[in-house]
Amino acid sequence: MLRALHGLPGIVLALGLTLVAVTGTALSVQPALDRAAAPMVPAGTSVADLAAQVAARHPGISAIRQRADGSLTVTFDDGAARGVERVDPATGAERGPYQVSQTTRFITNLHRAFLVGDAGRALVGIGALAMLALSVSGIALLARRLGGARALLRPIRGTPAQRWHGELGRLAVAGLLLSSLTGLWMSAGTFGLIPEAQEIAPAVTASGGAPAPVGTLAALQSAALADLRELTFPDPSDPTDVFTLRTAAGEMQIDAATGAALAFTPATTLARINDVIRTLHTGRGAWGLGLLLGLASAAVPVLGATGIVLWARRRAARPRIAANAPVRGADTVILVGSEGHSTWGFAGTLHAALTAAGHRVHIAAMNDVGAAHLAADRLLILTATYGEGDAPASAKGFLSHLARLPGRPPAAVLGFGDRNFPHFCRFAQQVADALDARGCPPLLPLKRVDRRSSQEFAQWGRDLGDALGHDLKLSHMAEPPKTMPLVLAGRELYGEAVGAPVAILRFQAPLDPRTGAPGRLPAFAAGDLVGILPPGEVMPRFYSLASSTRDGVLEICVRLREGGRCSTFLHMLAPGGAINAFIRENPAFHPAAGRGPLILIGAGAGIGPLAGFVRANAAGRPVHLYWGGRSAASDFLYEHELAQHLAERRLTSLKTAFSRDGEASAYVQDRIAADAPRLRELVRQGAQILVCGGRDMADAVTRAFEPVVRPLGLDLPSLKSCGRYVEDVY
Ligand SMILES: Cc1cc2nc3c(=O)[nH]c(=O)nc-3n(C[C@H](O)[C@H](O)[C@H](O)COP(=O)(O)O)c2cc1C
Repeated sequence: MLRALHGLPGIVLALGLTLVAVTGTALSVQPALDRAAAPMVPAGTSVADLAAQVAARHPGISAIRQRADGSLTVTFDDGAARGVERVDPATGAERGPYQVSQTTRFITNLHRAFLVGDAGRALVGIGALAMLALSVSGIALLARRLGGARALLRPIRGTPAQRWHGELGRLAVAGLLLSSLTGLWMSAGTFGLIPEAQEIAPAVTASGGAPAPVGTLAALQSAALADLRELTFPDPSDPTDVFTLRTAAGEMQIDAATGAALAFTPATTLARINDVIRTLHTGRGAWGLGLLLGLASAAVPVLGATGIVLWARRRAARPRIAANAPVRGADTVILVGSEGHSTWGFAGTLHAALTAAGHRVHIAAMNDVGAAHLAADRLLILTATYGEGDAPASAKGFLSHLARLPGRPPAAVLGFGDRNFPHFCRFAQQVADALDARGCPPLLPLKRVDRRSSQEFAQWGRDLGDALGHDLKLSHMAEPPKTMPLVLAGRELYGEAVGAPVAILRFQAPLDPRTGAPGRLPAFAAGDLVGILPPGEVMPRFYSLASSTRDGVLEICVRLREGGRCSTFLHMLAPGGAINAFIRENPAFHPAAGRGPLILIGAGAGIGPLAGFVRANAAGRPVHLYWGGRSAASDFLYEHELAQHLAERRLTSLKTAFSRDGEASAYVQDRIAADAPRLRELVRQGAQILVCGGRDMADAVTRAFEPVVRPLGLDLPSLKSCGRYVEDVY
C-alpha cells in the first residue's frame, strides 16, 4: 500500500514537481540576494522621518511600501512626473525606479501557475499535496527498510540508485515537508478555502483641520520604519481623508491634521498565521531558511530520476501472472520471497495449477503482506534464502510486518535454497517458525527444495494436493538465467606448489563482428556476483567480482575444487575461450558510502572483491587489508598490484599471514588478534568491516573480532545488523 502510494504517483508527478521544485530553488536565492542588495534600515528611524524626507521631494506622494524583497518604494504623481521608485531608508534619496525583473516574474508565474492562470494554480496545489504524500510515504518506506523509525539514520545499503534516493530523500524530507505544507496552505488561500484574514477597519471621522507636515504627526513618529508594511497618504482634495499605516500588528488610521491615532484594527490571528506561512515558504525575511528550502527542492529532480529507475527495475523484475484474483475474496494466497526471480517462476506454476483446480488464488511479494492476505482460507509461502541465511529482497520486511498483523490462516512454507550453503533454506525455516509461533495451523510441514529441483517441487505439489483433497500436478523447469558470452582475455595461476590452485581470470565482451571493436561489458562493481553456467548445465555458480565495469575487464579469482565442474571448466579454459555468464547485483557486500575507514579481511580467493575495493579507492579513504594465504612464494595473489596501491595510498596498510611458511606461519585471524588495539581504534572511528572467503576462515575471524569490539560496548550481531560487519562467504 505504502509502496503503491509512493511509486506510480511519484512517476506521474515527477515532471510537474521537478518544474515546481527547480523554479522554487531559483526563487529561493532571491531573498539572500535582496538582503545583500537592500540597505539596512537604521535603528531608531521612524516612519515620520522617512515620510518627511520623501514628501519634500515628491509633493504628490500617495504611498510608501516595504516590499517582500525588503526594499522601500514610494508611489507618487507630481503632475510632471509619476511612478514608483526605490528609496534609501536612511536618507529618503532615490535609488532608481522600482521594477520586478521579467525573469523573476516569469519564474514566479511558472512556479505558482505553470504560466496558465487558475488551472495551473490548481495543478500546483495538487502538486503540493502530492509532494506531501510522497515525503511522508517515502520516509515511512525508508524507515521500514532500515528497521524502524529509530534506525532512520543508519547507513543505507543497496544499488547506487537506492542509495542516492534514500540519502537525498532523508536529507531533504524536512524541507520538502515544510515547502509542501506551506504551499498547500497558500494554494487553499488562493482558492478561497481559507476565510478572509483581514478585519474590516471601522469608519472614522477626521478632525477636518489643515493638514500638518507629515514629519510632525505623532502617531507616525512613534512607528518604527522597520515595522512598516505600507503607509497610504490621504487624498489632498478630501479634507476628511486619513493616513492609513499597516504593520504586522494591524492597521491604524491617523488624523492628517492632529497626528492622532483615530482607530487601530489589530491583525487577526489568521493574518498573522498567513504572514508566518509566507515567510516559511518563500524565505522572504529569513534568507538562510530560504536557501535551505532551495537546497531541499534542488534534490527533487534527482529523487525523481532515481525514483523512476527504481520503479522501472521493480516492474521489470515482477513476473507476469495471468488472472491474479483480487486479494479480497481469494481462498488461497501465495506469497513469494525472491531475489533472482526464479522462485516467482515456481510460484507462477503453482498459481496456474491451483486456479485450474477451481481455487481463487492471489499472488504477491512477501514484503507486501497485509491483513487481507492473512484473512484467506490458506497461505502458501515460497521463499528463497540469501546471504547468511537471510531473507531475499522481496521478503526483507516480511517478519516485522507479520508481527503487526492479525490473522492465523492454515499455512505451508516451501523453501528454495542450495545445500552447498551453510544455512540451507534458513530463512524459510524462520518463516515457518514465525507462523507456527503465532498459531497458524500447518497445512504441510516445511519442505526445502535444493537447487530448484523440479522433482522436489512436484513432490511438494502432490503433498499439497493430498492436503487439499484433490490432485495437484506441478510441472516446472527452472528457466535458465539470460546469459551473455564473455571471452577469456588473460589468466594468472597461483598456488599450485602448495596444493591450492587459484586462477585470476580476466574476461572481456566479444569483439563486435561488424566493427571489430571490443563489445561493451554490462554494468557491475567489485563485490557484485557473476553467475557462470558451465557447459550443459542449468544451475549457475556464482563468483564475487574483483573488478568494476570501468576497469574494462570482468575479473574473478577461482580456486580449483576437487570434482567442482565449474572451477575445473574455468581452470581449463584457454585465452580466447568463451563462457556464458550474467551479473547479479550484491549490494549487501559493497563498502558503505563516505570516507570512513574500511577493514578488509579475506583468505585465499576471497581477496578478489577486496582487491577490487582497493583498486576503486581513488579518493584515498583509509583502507586496511588483512589477507591469509598458504605461501608467500606460491599464492600471494595481487602481490605487485597491492604494493603499487600502497605506494599510491589507495591502500593504507597490508597485513598478510601465510599458513605454510615454516616458523613464521600464521592465519589471518592471528593478525587480527595481534592488531586488536589498532583495529579497536578504527572501529571506534566508525570503520566498516568486510570479510570474504571460506566459512571456516569467516568463523575464525568472527571469534577473533569479538574481543576487539567488546571493550567499545559493541558486539558483532549489532554491527552486522547495521551493515558495519558484512560477509561474503562460501
Ligand atoms: C549470493 C547468494 C547467496 C545464497 N545464500 C543461500 C543460503 O544462505 N542458503 C540457501 O539455502 N541458499 C542460498 N542461496 C541459493 C538461493 O536461495 C537459491 O538459488 C534460490 O533458488 C534462489 O531463488 P531466487 O532466484 O528466487 O532468488 C544463495 C544464492 C546466492 C546467489
